[in-house]
Amino acid sequence: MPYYAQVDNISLVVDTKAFAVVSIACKEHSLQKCLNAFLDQSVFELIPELSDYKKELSSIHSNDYCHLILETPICTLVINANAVHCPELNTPLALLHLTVPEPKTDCSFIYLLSRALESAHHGITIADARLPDCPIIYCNQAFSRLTGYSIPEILGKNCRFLQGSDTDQRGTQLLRIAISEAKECKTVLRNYKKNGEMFWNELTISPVFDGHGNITHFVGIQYDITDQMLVEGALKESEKRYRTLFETNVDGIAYYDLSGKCLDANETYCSMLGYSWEEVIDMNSDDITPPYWQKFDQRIRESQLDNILHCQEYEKELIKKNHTIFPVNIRQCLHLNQHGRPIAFWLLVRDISRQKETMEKLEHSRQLLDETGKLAKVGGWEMLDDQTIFFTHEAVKILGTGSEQTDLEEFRQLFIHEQSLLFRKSVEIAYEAGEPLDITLQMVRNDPKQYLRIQGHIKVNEEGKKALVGAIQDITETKVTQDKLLEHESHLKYLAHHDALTGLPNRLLYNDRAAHAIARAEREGHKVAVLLLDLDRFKVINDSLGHDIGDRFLKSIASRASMAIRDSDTFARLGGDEFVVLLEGIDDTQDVINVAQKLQSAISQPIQLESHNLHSSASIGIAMYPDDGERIDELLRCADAAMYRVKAQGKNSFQFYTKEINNRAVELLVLENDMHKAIKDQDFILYYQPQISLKDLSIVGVESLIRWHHPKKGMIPPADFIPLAEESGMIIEIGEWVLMESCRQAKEWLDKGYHFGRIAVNLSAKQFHRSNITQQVKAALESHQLPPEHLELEITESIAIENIDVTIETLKELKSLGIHLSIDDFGTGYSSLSYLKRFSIDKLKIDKSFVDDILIDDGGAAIATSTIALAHQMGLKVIAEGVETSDQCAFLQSHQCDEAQGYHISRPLNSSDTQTFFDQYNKQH
Ligand SMILES: Nc1nc2c(ncn2[C@@H]2O[C@@H]3COP(=O)(O)O[C@H]4[C@@H](O)[C@H](n5cnc6c(=O)[nH]c(N)nc65)O[C@@H]4COP(=O)(O)O[C@H]3[C@H]2O)c(=O)[nH]1
Repeated sequence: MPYYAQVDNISLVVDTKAFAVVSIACKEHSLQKCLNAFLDQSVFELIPELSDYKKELSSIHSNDYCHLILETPICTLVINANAVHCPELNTPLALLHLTVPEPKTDCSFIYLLSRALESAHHGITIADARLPDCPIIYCNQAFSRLTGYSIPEILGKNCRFLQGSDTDQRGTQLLRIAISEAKECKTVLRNYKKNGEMFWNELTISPVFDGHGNITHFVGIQYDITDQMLVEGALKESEKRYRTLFETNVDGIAYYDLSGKCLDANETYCSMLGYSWEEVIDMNSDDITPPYWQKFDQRIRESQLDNILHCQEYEKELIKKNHTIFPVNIRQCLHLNQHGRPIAFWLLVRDISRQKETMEKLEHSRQLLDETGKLAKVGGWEMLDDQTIFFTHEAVKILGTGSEQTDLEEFRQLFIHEQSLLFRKSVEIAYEAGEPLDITLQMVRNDPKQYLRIQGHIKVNEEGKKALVGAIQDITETKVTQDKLLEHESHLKYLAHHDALTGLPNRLLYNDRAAHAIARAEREGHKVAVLLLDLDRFKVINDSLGHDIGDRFLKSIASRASMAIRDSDTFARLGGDEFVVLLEGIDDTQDVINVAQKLQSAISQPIQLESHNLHSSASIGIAMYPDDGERIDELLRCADAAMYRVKAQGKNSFQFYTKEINNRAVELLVLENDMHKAIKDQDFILYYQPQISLKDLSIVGVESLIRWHHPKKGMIPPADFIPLAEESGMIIEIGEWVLMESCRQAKEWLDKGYHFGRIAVNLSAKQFHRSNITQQVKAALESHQLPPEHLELEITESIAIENIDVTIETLKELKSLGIHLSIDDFGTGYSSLSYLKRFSIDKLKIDKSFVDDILIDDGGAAIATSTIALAHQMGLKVIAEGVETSDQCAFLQSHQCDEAQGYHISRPLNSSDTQTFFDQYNKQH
């Protein structure tokens, strides 16, 4: 197909609806013919490059002008198009005038220029200054790409079409002036692409003049510098930001070169040193560094440079302009150039004078706290929210853990298990209820035991977090002392409330318990029983075998009796051999009887102490609350009266308090009064019981036995008033009278010619030990002129054994008077042979209880016979008392008992009857 481009200056009229070539006009007639062959063909078949301009071509109206430069593979085609009207065809037509400016060849300069323009990255436009509004008549592809518009959209327009409402008026003004003055101008404008996107357009326009100097065109070179603008903007922003940071930083910032010269510094740095910026600049770092820090400074710099350490932090001192030295914290960073080579140092300098001062004060306070803590042995601790615990030095020392930090669980392990649980609970309470913590804990290690007092309270810090803060104190010493004191106190309390010998409650504790028991019984409607217990033969055991045995005996009795009662009952020792049992919650008297029987059975069991087989029994008096009394003392008194009744009735029994007993007690009281009167009124008389020799049956003596001839009650036997007289001390007076009267009577009988041997007088314990008995005896003998060999004093075994050394002395003195001495009731005590030997006695009197038994059991006979043998071995005589039968008399006779006394021979007789007895007996024998 012949190519249109081979011809020049061709005009094509194109139907803009169908784009069919309507007519072709060509200057060269030779060509016209052949070109006519293309009539009615599509213009795009002839010039394919025109396809891009299809829209523009179809919209060309009259007076519209369109200028196109099309690059074809063969040539550059310049097309000027305008609208024409053809009335015959009645269709819009476009007149396309095609020219080929220059044949397209490789070496064509125009071609090269056009190639350069098209391959340029800058947008290039040419505007025709001769046409109105200076339309763009050329733009390259780069401009099309830059703006997003197609070339046909661009051509014919003024460059203003890229502007927006916010395009800088100053820039456009510059442009307008340059255009009006036909000058070159370079500016940057805010332009908009076809899609509305803004871009920064760096625009350079240059005017083109014709040969007459008239301006014909403007060439515009445009470049999108948006990215560059953004980077620059960001850079500026960053610079500004950092500058602000630099200028307004609270820390000093300085920039030093590698030689130590200051290149820049901020306001803070300058004022920190007291210099102006101008003074600081060019100053060397050594100028503001004390000499003793300069080497250090040097080393830091060198090590940073050698090792390319980007940043280093250290503390040093600086000198102010006013020469004061102050501490600073410095963060020194290397500034590297783009090749990574150090070129300077950045210094971030902070004045830490205050901080140091605070730290020093804190350290001082801490040291003070440590010192006082050490003195007071008080450590500090703090537990944070996460249960981490911190300790002071002293606390670490106290705990002995060696660590200043631990956690709650680990800390708890230091204490014994139950207490560690208690501690955790206390911590929880402190956190939850805000209650202060104060607890004493014993540490796990036991040797020696260690006790800590841990106190703490909740503290809330500025962030609202809770911490438990407090003190740890080693209170081992205090605790041990306290424990000892408590122990001591409780021991004292125990001693004050318990009997030292038996460990039983004493009277004080008994009174306390009795008061409680009475109060409880009153509330609950029960009864209380008070059992007063007296050991029947304790005195004898104690006196004869000594206090040691006596004490051991009491202990044994106490432990046995304790076992006979319930734990809830009280068994107390009131003193001596007197005990009391308090039974609570009693509803039935039978229960009390059961207890009394159990007690008696327990006590009556023989007790083996060393070689002694000891027997005892108890006399028990019982009083009941509320029947017999409502007060403690009242009840005890009643029990005591009942107990005396038991004693009076033969011991080893129990007795409930009754009205009659009370009457009896009253009676005894009256009796005691009467006794005083009886001495004055001479209501006492003596009876005499004869004693005979079992060898020749001759009378060898009489025993004086007192009787009370009461004006109202008649004859009262000694058993009814002697114990009372002993108790009240009146026995001394009575005994003195008996001694005198006996001597008087004896002398009278002697004077009357009666050979009765000796008159035997009973001495009571009090009379023997508490009065000057030797003087009394001497006085009685002398006052009645009785030869001493006619007087015999009977002292019981228990009297003799009591205070044995004194007894021996007293007996010696008495003996030296020339009188006879005998031991009464022999066998009932526990006299040891060695004692007997030391006593200056003449005779032993076998007690009636043994005489009673001599024919009944072997034991009684054995005691009697061995007493006789023993006495004879020691050169003593033996008399048996209470001999009631001839068989007893015969037995004693056959066992060489020296003398006898008893109803079998004679009952005690008054003075005149005694005389009659002498007369009759002497006649019979
Ligand atoms: N069942 C029975 N009894 C017999 C028999 N033979 C003598 N007796 C009683 O046994 C007691 C013997 O006196 P005792 O052992 O010294 O025991 C005396 C003595 O310890 C004391 N006593 C009597 N008179 C005095 C006195 O003047 N001074 C002192 N301190 N005590 C005296 O009173 C105790 C009792 O004296 P008594 O009632 O006079 O009782 C007397 C006497 O009456 C007998 O065969 N069968």
